[in-house]
Amino acid sequence: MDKYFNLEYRGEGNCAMVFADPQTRQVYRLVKSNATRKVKKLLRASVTNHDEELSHKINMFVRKELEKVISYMNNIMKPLLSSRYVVTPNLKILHKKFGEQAVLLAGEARPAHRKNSPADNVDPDVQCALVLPDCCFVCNSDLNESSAVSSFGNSMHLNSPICQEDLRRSNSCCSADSQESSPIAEHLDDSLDANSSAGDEVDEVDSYSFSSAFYLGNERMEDSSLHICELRDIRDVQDVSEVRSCLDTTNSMAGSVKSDGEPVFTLSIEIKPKKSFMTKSSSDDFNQVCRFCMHQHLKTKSGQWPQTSSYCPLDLFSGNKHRMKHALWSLIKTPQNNLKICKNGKEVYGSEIRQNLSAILSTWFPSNPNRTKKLISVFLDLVIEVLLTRPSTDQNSDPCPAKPGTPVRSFCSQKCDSSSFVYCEDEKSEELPQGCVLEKIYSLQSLDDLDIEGVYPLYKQLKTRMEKEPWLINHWCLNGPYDDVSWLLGRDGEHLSDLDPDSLDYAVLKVKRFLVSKTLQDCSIIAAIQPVTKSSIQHKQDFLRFDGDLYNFSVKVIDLDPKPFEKVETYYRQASDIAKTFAETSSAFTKDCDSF
Ligand SMILES: O=P(O)(O)O[C@@H]1[C@@H](OP(=O)(O)O)[C@H](OP(=O)(O)O)[C@H](O)[C@H](OP(=O)(O)O)[C@H]1OP(=O)(O)O
Ligand SMILES: Nc1ncnc2c1ncn2[C@@H]1O[C@H](COP(=O)(O)OP(=O)(O)OP(=O)(O)O)[C@@H](O)[C@H]1O
Repeated sequence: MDKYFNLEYRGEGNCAMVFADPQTRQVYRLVKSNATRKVKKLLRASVTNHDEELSHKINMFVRKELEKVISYMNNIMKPLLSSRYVVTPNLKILHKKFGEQAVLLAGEARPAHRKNSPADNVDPDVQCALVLPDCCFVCNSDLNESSAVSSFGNSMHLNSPICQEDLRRSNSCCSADSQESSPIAEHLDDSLDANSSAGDEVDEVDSYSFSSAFYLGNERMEDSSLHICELRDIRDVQDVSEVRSCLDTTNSMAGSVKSDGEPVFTLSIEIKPKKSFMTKSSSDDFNQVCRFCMHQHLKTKSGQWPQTSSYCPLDLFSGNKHRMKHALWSLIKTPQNNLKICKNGKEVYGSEIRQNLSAILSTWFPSNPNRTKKLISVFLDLVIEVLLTRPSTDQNSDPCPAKPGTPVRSFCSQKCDSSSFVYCEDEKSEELPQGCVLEKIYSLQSLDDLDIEGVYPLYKQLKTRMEKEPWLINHWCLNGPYDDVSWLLGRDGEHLSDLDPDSLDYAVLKVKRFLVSKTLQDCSIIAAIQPVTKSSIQHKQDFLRFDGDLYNFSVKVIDLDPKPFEKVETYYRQASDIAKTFAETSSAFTKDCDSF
């Protein structure tokens, strides 16, 4: 048990509480009672007050569910999203007391809004968990992490040179140039600085103090910062000296890599982006406001958050760097559960923790005398480059039209009326680069073109049929097993377009696509970034050259659990609640930007 005391509380959602092991750079995703409550109730009714029998049954059930999550991630999500962005989970049997210890370990670190109900805690009866690579550190792409992951207590680290060498990462190198000077951006950083002095350990950022600057307009980058220089793939570079020469080029530029003695740490930025587009529907009165922005009204009304978020997903997914930057500033202003920034895995900025980002960045960035912009602004530009980075070769994610799960809509940037982004007359419409993480998420979210309003009748049709023939849920594999991507094909391997739209098989595929889309509407992206040092260059990792400096980075998508078929019912009710509250509040609703 002693080894578990090394674990650190990392975060939690509705169904899982996550602990990190700093030694192995793995995380333990423990199951919460929220996820087991219903099944426990059912099982209790079926066992005759034998605690042991109940506990055994619960564990068998949870184990099966976690195995399903693993097969969903490996067999459905990896091929669709690309193995580059999906880590390999493993199932781990835990010591009996692990759950209890975890609850104690979490202690004060847990956010207040998660501590309201006893069910919102780790289920102490569950003795298994998913173990995953810690994505807050730069970690491997599409390679077999499992050997490293399954070695709890073993000294092999995912980031250790030996491990990296063995696993032979895929690498890419791209350059970006960013010399931006914007009075608004400076004002923003100044406002942040005004609330915090460099070096303070914990420095609260008062978001209200910079909100007025925030809404004076959109921060705009000068054109020179908008082009990304050519992507260069160093996957093919056999000789480290070639990579070093890349470093030398960097050194000869304005910026430089950190020298080996300088402090180097990893910053990670976790974004829960939510739904990236609006589904147009003739009966929808609010089709110019996206789901996230509409939902905000219900969330504030119900007291989940004290104020509506400034963030709009459609800005982040627009591919337009001005809008993306606006989205990131909005997340800084109102992080809710959509933004979390960690320093070596420890949260430094999020819904409840607001350390001084400028101070942290001042020791993180390689010193660069030519840097003119404020550091948070530079960091956000760097994050944009990372989010838009396109893998030069993407073995598992060819956009083959015959592939199961091919999206039904192509990329189309939309505007949400609720966003405070102010458009310029000459605002260019942009595209997300094919294969970048945002494009992947957008594509898979687009597997659903009906939204709940259109899917619900199909769900009802299946439900009615299943009432007569309950075995059909397994026959149609609506809740798995998820053996391979043919799960998203008809029973005889048909694609959606081959099926009769009035057939039950068609309804099955449409509902499955909707469920995949819902998973992607609820996932989070973790980008881990670390400035390169002269010695770390020998590690085979992804590189980005930005503003004259070199960084190692990885981008991973987490929380890719399958959504159960039965949840369609909840989605239907929720959609109606969201629309109702939005209708009630929208008369009083003015765009944030109007008030400035
Ligand atoms: O319905 P949404 O959009 O509110 O999403 C739920 C999330 O709320 P959010 O709006 O992101 O704060 C919610 O997130 P929180 O627990 O509130 O952080 C969960 O992710 C929930 O999924 P699950 O029940 O854990 O499988 C999510 O439910 P799903 O809709 O993804 O099933
Ligand atoms: N592989 C990972 N590496 C680093 N941090 C992680 C990892 N997996 C989860 N986390 C952290 O733990 C938090 C909770 O994990 P996760 O989102 O999987 O829980 P959840 O209960 O499924 O969430 P939700 O309620 O949003 O569905 C994440 O927001 C993230 O900060």
